[in-house]
Order: sequence, then structure tokens, then C-alpha cells
Amino acid sequence: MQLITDEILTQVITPRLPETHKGNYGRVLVIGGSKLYGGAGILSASAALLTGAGLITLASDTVNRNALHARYPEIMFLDWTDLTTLSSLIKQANVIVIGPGLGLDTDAQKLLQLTLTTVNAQQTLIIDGSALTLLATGDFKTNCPAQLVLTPHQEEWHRLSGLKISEQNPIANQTALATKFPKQTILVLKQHRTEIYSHQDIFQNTSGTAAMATGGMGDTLTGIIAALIAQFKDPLPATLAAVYLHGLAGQLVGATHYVALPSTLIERLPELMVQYSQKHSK
Ligand SMILES: NC(=O)C1=CN([C@@H]2O[C@H](COP(=O)(O)OP(=O)(O)OC[C@H]3O[C@@H](n4cnc5c(N)ncnc54)[C@H](OP(=O)(O)O)[C@@H]3O)[C@@H](O)[C@H]2O)[C@@H](O)CC1
Ligand SMILES: Nc1ncnc2c1ncn2[C@@H]1O[C@H](COP(=O)(O)OP(=O)(O)O)[C@@H](O)[C@H]1O
Ligand SMILES: [Mg+2]
Repeated sequence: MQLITDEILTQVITPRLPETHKGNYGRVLVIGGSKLYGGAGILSASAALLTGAGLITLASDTVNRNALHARYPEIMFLDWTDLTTLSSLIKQANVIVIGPGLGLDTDAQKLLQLTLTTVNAQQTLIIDGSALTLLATGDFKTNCPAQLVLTPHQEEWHRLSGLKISEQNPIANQTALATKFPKQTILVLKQHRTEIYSHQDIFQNTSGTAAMATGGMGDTLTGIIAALIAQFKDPLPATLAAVYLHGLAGQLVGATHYVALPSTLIERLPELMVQYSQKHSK
């Protein structure tokens, strides 16, 4: 198991080149945020914005539109019942996140089905939260051609892999990943010290704090992963950097706050990114 340290940030986060525009920093589409869990979609999309993705759209229940725009008008919004527009936005995106606060009802199932059947091999699909639970219990294809990044907590991984939490160990986890998911899949198994699995390698995060143990923290991680993949392309190093950066921002907030609110954590991301981009080494 390889330990992830802040070296991954200096490797992955490069300074921006002067002659660039928003289109060079990637299009991220977040599909999430039901009536009950609106905050989850907003946190994911907001995290992608503050991690530097060029263009971000949140497809969500319409009750969430005003709350999103009161916070970040930079993010575009689509009513997720408009499946025709959603389908074309899925095709245009570089990275799609599905699941934070999606819910488990039949509309959520249709959105997951549409996404899995629309994405192509040039895109990254990050599957989190309710979409993982749906994937575990329903009849969905998991052999979709996109680069997959799965971000379960241990109970979501139990549902997906069949491994009880007490049975989850590196060998069992990597075997389950290899048997059940396409070879390009990355597994981010979230916990106190999050583990990241590819079919070849296993990594463990060294950043983070118990101040991060609060609702919405995983939703936030999805946006950070999406934005780093959208900007820096190579999905495995970008995912490792995202997990480390999330924990580091949590530690910064946690140093002075008993609980690190996800909405506070994301505001620390732009300063951390500029700091590490200046140290960039390749
Ligand atoms: N503001 C919002 O809109 C928010 C919206 N959210 C959205 O809600 C949806 C449901 O997601 P969910 O994670 O809350 O519920 P679920 O899938 O039932 O899992 C919980 C079960 O798993 C167990 N468990 C075991 N190990 C664990 C671990 N390491 N980490 C965490 N749990 C662990 C845990 O055990 P227990 O707490 O009983 O010890 C419990 O039995 C999803 O779409 C999400 O995006 C949330 O993000 C909150 C903020
Ligand atoms: N004690 C802890 N130490 C470090 N990180 C933690 C701790 N507790 C939770 N986290 C992090 O918070 C996130 C929780 O994700 P998740 O359970 O999906 O939250 P939610 O669905 O509420 O957004 C993960 O990234 C996890 O690593
Ligand atoms: Mg979650």
C-alpha cells in the first residue's frame, strides 16, 4: 500500500498558462440533489467550482435552483426532468458526477440509467451516494465505457461488493473491484484514512481529521475529484490529489473549528491550489 502525501499535489496541480480560457479547464456536470437532499448536489457542484473546473452545471430538482444561485451564480442549473437537454449535457461534459443526494426513487433510477447508457470512453463518470446504492440493488449495466470512479463509504462498498465492513481488507477489496467492475475503474473507499484502488495499485491517504465527520463531506469530495480530472486529465493521479487536497483543507479548517463544515472547507481550496501550483515539479 503506497501512502499519499502532499507530493501528489505538487505533481498534479500545474500553474495556469496565460493563453487559456474556461474551455481549457473542463466541463463538469453534477446530477444530484433531490427534494430531500438538495445540499448534496449544491456542495458537489460548488466544490468543483472552487477547485477550478471551467464550466459547471448542476442538474437537480428545481427546488434547489435558487439556493444554488444565492450561493454561486457561476454554476449553471438544469431541471433534471428535462431529459432531452440532460442527455445533450451528458454528451458535452468531460466529467460527470452522479449520485450525491440523488435519492432512490424511480426518477433517480431513470437518471442513472440515462447516464450509464449515454457516457462514452472519452469521459469520466464519478458515481457516489445514492447512485452507488442503486447500482448495488438494481439492474444497471456496470460495463459502461467511461473511466469510472466509484466513491463509496464502507457501507456503500458493502452493498456494492457484498463484503461486510469486517471483511473489507486490501486483498478482498481489490479482488471485488477486479471481478465486478471494468478494468479502468478507480475505487475510492472512504473512511478515516481513505484507500484508493486501481486494478494494479493500492494507495492510502494520510491527510484528514475527525472534524470532517459531518454530512455532506463525501458529496464535497466528488466535486474536487471531478474538477481535478477535468483540468489535469490523468484520472488516477488526479483522484489521489483530490483525496489528499480534501483532507488537507479539512485539517486547515479543523485546526480552528471543532467541526469542519464542507461549505467552509471548499473556500480554502483556491488558496491551497495556487500554493501547490507554485511548487509544481514534474
Ligand atoms: N446535505 C445533504 O443533502 C446530504 C445528503 N446526503 C445524501 O444522502 C444520501 C444517503 O447517504 P448516506 O451516506 O447518508 O446514507 P446511507 O447510504 O444509508 O449510508 C449510511 C449507512 O452506512 C453506514 N456506514 C458504515 N460505514 C460508514 C462510513 N464509513 N461512512 C458513512 N456511513 C457508514 C451508516 O452506519 P451508522 O451511521 O448507522 O453507524 C449508515 O447505516 C446520499 O445520496 C448522500 O449523498 C448525505 O451526504 C448527507 C448530507
Ligand atoms: N474521522 C475522519 N477522518 C478523516 N476523514 C473523515 C473522517 N470521517 C469522515 N471523513 C471523510 O468524510 C467523507 C465522508 O463521506 P460520506 O460518508 O460519503 O459523506 P456524505 O455522504 O455525508 O457526504 C469521506 O471523504 C471521509 O474520508
Ligand atoms: Mg456519501
